[in-house]
Amino acid sequence: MRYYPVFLKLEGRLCVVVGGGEVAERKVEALLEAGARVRVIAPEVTETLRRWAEEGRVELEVRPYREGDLSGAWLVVAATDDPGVQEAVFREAEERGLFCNVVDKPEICSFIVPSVVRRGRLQLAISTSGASPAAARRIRERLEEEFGPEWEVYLELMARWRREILSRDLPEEERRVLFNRLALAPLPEWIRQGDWHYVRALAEKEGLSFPEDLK
Ligand SMILES: C[C@@]1(CC(=O)O)C2=NC(=C\c3[nH]c(c(CCC(=O)O)c3CC(=O)O)Cc3[nH]c(c(CC(=O)O)c3CCC(=O)O)/C=C3\N/C(=C\2)[C@@H](CCC(=O)O)[C@]3(C)CC(=O)O)/[C@H]1CCC(=O)O
Ligand SMILES: NC(=O)c1ccc[n+]([C@@H]2O[C@H](COP(=O)([O-])OP(=O)(O)OC[C@H]3O[C@@H](n4cnc5c(N)ncnc54)[C@H](O)[C@@H]3O)[C@@H](O)[C@H]2O)c1
Repeated sequence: MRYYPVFLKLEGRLCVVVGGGEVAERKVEALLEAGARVRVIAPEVTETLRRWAEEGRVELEVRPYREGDLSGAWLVVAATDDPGVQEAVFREAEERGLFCNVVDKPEICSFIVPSVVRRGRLQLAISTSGASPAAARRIRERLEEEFGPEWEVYLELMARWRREILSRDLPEEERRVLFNRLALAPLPEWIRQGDWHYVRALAEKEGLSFPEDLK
C-alpha cells in the first residue's frame, strides 16, 4: 500500500482534534497555520492550547469525547492516550466518510501527517509512511540546510514573473521554454549571496520586471 500525497485547502473548514496533549498541540498548530477552524475536545489540555482558546484561535470543549462530536467536521485527528477512544473516534470518522489521523496507530489511520520544510509558498513534505517519524525529522533538518530562507524570496519572484509571462499572450511553446529557462537559472543561489545584479541582468534580458521590494 502506498499513501497518496496531497495538499489540503482547509481555510475556514472545521477540523476536530480529540485530545489536548503535546501531540494534539502540534497538530493544532499546523491546522491553524493552514487557516482551519479548529475545535479541540479533551478533559485536559496543555497551557498553550488553553491560551489559544482564550484568544479565540481555537474552540475548546473541556470534556471527554462522545459520539456525535465529529458532526460538521471535514477532517479529524485522534490524539488521546486512550486506545479505546482512538478507535471510537476513527470509527465515527469512517461512518461519516471523514479522513482521520490516529496519532498512535498508523495502521488504522486514513491519513498521516508529514514532516514539513516551510519556505513561504514552498513546502517540502516528507513521509516515511510511518516507518520512522524520527528519520522523517532528520531528513527535514537536512533539507532545511539545503533549502534556506532564500527559497521564499525566490518563489515570490517566480510567481510574479509567471503572472507577467501569462499576461503576455505568447504562443504556448514559447511560454513553456521561457518558464523552463527561468527555472534553470541559479536564482536561489544569486539571492542567497545577494548577487542582485545577476537577477537584474536576467530580468532585463527576458523583459521582466525587477523586484526592488524583494531585495
Ligand atoms: C512528521 C511528524 C508530523 C507531526 O506529527 O506533526 C510526525 N511525527 C513527528 C515526530 C515524532 N513522532 C514521534 C517521534 C519520536 C521518535 C519516534 O518514535 O520515531 C517523533 C520525532 C520527534 O519528535 O523528534 C513518535 C511517534 N509518531 C508516531 C508514533 C506511533 C507509531 O509509529 O506507531 C510514534 C511513537 C509514539 C510512542 O512513543 O508510542 C506516528 C506518526 N507520526 C507521524 C508524523 C506520522 C508518520 C510520519 C511519517 O510518515 O514518517 C504518524 C504515523 C501518524 C501521524 O502522527 O500522522 C512529526 C515530525 C515533526 C518534525 O518535523 O520534527
Ligand atoms: N504521532 C506522533 O507524532 C506521536 C508522537 C509522540 C507520541 N504519540 C502518541 O500519541 C498519543 C498522545 O500523545 P501526547 O503526548 O499528546 O499524550 P498526553 O498524555 O499528553 O495527552 C493525552 C490527551 O488525551 C486526552 N484524553 C484522554 N481521554 C480522552 C477522552 N476520552 N476524550 C478526549 N480526550 C481525551 C487527555 O485529556 C490529554 O489531553 C500517545 O499515545 C503517544 O504515545 C504520537
